[in-house]
Amino acid sequence: MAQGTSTRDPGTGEGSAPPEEPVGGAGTGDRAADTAGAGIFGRGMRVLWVAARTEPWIFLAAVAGAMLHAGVTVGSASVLGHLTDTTILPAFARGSTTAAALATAAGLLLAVGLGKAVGIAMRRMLAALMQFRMQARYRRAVARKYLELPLSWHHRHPTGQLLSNANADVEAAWQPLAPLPMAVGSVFMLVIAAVAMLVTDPVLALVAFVVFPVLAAANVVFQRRVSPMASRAQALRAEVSGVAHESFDGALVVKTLGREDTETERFTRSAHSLRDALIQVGRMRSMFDPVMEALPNFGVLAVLLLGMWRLSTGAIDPGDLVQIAFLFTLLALPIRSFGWILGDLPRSVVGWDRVQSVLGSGGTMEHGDRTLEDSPRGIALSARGVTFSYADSYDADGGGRDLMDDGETTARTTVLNGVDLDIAPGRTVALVGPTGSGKSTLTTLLMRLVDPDTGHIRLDGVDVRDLARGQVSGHAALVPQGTFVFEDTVRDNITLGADIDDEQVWAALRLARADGFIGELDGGLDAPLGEKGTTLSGGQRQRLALARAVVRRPRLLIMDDATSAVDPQVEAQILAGLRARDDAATVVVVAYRRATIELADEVVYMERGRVLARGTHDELLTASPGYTRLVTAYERASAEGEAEREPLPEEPGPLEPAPPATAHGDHATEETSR
Ligand SMILES: Nc1ncnc2c1ncn2[C@@H]1O[C@H](COP(=O)(O)OP(=O)(O)OP(=O)(O)O)[C@@H](O)[C@H]1O
Repeated sequence: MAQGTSTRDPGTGEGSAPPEEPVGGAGTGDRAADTAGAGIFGRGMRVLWVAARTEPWIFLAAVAGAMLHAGVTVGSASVLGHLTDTTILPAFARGSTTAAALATAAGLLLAVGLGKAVGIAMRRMLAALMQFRMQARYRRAVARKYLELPLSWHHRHPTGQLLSNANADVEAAWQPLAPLPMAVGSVFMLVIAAVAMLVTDPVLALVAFVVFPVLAAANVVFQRRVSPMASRAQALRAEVSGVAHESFDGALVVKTLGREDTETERFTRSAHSLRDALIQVGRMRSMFDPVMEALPNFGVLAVLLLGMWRLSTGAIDPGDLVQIAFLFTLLALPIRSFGWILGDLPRSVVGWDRVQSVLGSGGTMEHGDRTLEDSPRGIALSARGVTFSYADSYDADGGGRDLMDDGETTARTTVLNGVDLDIAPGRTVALVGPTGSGKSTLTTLLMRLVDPDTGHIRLDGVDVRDLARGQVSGHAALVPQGTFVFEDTVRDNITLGADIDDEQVWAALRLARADGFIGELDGGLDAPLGEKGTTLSGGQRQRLALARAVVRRPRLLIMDDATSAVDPQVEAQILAGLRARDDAATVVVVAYRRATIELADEVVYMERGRVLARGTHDELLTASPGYTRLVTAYERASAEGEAEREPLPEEPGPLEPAPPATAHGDHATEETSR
């Protein structure tokens, strides 16, 4: 979405922020230790509590369904016991029964069945509703936060991690919500079942008090053992898709450099690790499941053996025995729901922490309330004493820790060092400098994608930090180095959903010299463009991106090497067209071709994050040896037909001596030049 950020207001996300509550009060620094420690249960419960508080009615209704099911289940055992005594045994004794007795039995069983069905349906549907609503709410919140966070934050977080925060982590955080109402209902069921058993026969009830705690303990042991294995499998799943994504994305590099076998091997290694981890989980489960199935049956056996003795002594009747034995078989499954929740809790807490580390990330840009004039003339642009540095930290492992926000000292590399710049409305200025001199960085500051460490950027005299949200993107547009094309039609790629009529779209395409090839596409503006615009050439994609920017009639247009793949003559026509408009925008163009540079009213020459000189192209040729060297090299490269700029001069070692303080002197004297 790099492209989109230049034209879309990032602040227009839907809905309101979810109630984000720090869980466990643990700072991000001790999160890992905390997650591994015994506090997991408490922290997990607090995560679930957030869900219960966010969706209280759905949660209560789901629990009500679970309790209905629990009550009816225990009741069904009593019904069975009652029918044994009143219908079944008398029928065996007499050899026949009455229609009325059968109808009563059928009616009772039907009522019990219906009650259970309603309880299960309520519990399951509402649990799923709650789980998916929470997932959607947090996905939206994470996605909105991504758009609010400044580019500097995105620089430190890989795309794969952002995807996993919005998908896998959100899902993991709310996974235990599915069995939660059942577990709450199970507690209720256990209590009333215990009471029912105690009332029926305290001696047989003793068997339950031995068997069910053993069942619960076995569950906990199993979940403790399988949980790290499942987490590992989850991490390996992410790794497999990461490797696959990289190989497919870099298919061209892989194929052209003959790396197919190596890549296949890399993928195979990951896939095998995932297979082994999943088999390990399966093996564990295959040992545990029979135990969990068998334990209640041993309980039933014990009840029957003990029950026969109790029957023979006349302490209970057959109905009591049937009731207790039946309860045993019914309780086994609900008890397992505790195990499911316990098993999901560690992943849930980790997922929640990672989601919270995004939602709690600092550095969200503050906006003022000033607005820019809705004038057709270009914007007056100024930069004063602008310095900017990139943080050296990179959260590559997706651990969710935000070093900058932890208050840790993070090393930074300064790339802009006291930049001063003034551009009058409607002027076209070429930004020229060796690779790595900070040109692209400066363009991101002019668009307020990041804020300077010190100094000010002003548009029409207003500090960009004082402007209301959406003002910069509403009046200025950046066409970045990398062109992004959405998998959509030509029209939607240009309007990006804004209300812009076809006439304006064609006018923008004409200005970007893209009307010719778009007109030839089958469907014209309705023609679908493949993923990342693979159906277009590089130069065509760049012209489409330019049309997307100019269709909004920005008062400031910044082109960062945006026409590098366009034929020089077409590029010259585009720039001439932009300057010829009645409402000529202010244009800043990062330029690498002499032809482009010569079209500009003025050239700003940068080296090592500083503006070293400015003036017309001819003035700089005499005033700045560095500029002359660079432009001569560009010229030589283009004469030799080299498309790449790699062999061109890099940043020089020591700064070249400042040019004389003439009309095109260094930045300290540039004000006198204006
Ligand atoms: N996201 C980033 N994180 C850290 N350092 C960065 C980042 N982006 C750029 N840099 C560094 O900042 C310096 C300036 O980069 P920038 O892209 O602004 O230069 P440039 O003049 O536009 O170069 P080019 O002509 O090659 O596009 C370079 O040394 C680069 O390594």
